[in-house]
Amino acid sequence: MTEPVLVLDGVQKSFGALKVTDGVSLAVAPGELHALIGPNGAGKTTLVHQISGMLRPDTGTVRFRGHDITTLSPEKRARAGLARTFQITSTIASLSVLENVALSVQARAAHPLALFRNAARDERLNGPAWAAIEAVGLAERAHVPAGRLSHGEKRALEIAMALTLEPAAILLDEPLAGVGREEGERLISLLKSLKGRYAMLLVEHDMEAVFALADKVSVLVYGRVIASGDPAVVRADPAVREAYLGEEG
Ligand SMILES: Nc1ncnc2c1ncn2[C@@H]1O[C@H](COP(=O)(O)OP(=O)(O)OP(=O)(O)O)[C@@H](O)[C@H]1O
Repeated sequence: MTEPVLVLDGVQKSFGALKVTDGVSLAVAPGELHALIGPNGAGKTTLVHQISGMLRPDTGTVRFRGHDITTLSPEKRARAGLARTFQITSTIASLSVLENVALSVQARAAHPLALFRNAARDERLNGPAWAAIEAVGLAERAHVPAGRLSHGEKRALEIAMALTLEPAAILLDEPLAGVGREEGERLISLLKSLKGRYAMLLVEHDMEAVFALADKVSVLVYGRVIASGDPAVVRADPAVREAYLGEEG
């Protein structure tokens, strides 16, 4: 059996008296797209923060590629190949798509700061940057300033920046939020194209997207995983329907 790339075991976090994640255990296999769904306030973002290192669990462990990373900083986790889009990777609006991605290649490679200004002209950075830009379908927009991209293109750029980490796993926190239908479909196709190559943990409210994409779905309600497994089985689970999917109609 293939070892999971990411394993949470009994991850718990309280804010005051409120147990926001209450002993969460789950595993993400290499190349698997694992969706984490649940009602507003269920603790999804708090859980993602604990995986990315922005928050430390009160108890429980986070293991990545066989190592306990529970106390590692977000930067060390990113360098170890655990990428997170949207909150950590911030784009610079005045720089082009290529320059932004080249800078994230540079940050990973930890080249001397002197190269900063010419990041997009440095071949060592340029090659991997183009590969990431092509992988997300932004090649024709490579020289457009990031600030002029549409919402969906910005999300694709952030995914390109995550890919420069050569990640084993990518955490995606609501990539479709605020994105229109057509662009949403393009992002769904992009995520589909990455399936199998990267383990992905996807937090998403768009159920159509979740069930189109996920290999596995876990449902978080009041900080606890109430169901986890095959999407069709989870979708049919009466407890899930009552706690969550029922409210979608
Ligand atoms: N730093 C904090 N201090 C106190 N309470 C917090 C903090 N962060 C989150 N919470 C509370 O924890 C609960 C879970 O929040 P969280 O954002 O993790 O849920 P979520 O499932 O991501 O919700 P949504 O789907 O609306 O984004 C909420 O009641 C929230 O108010």
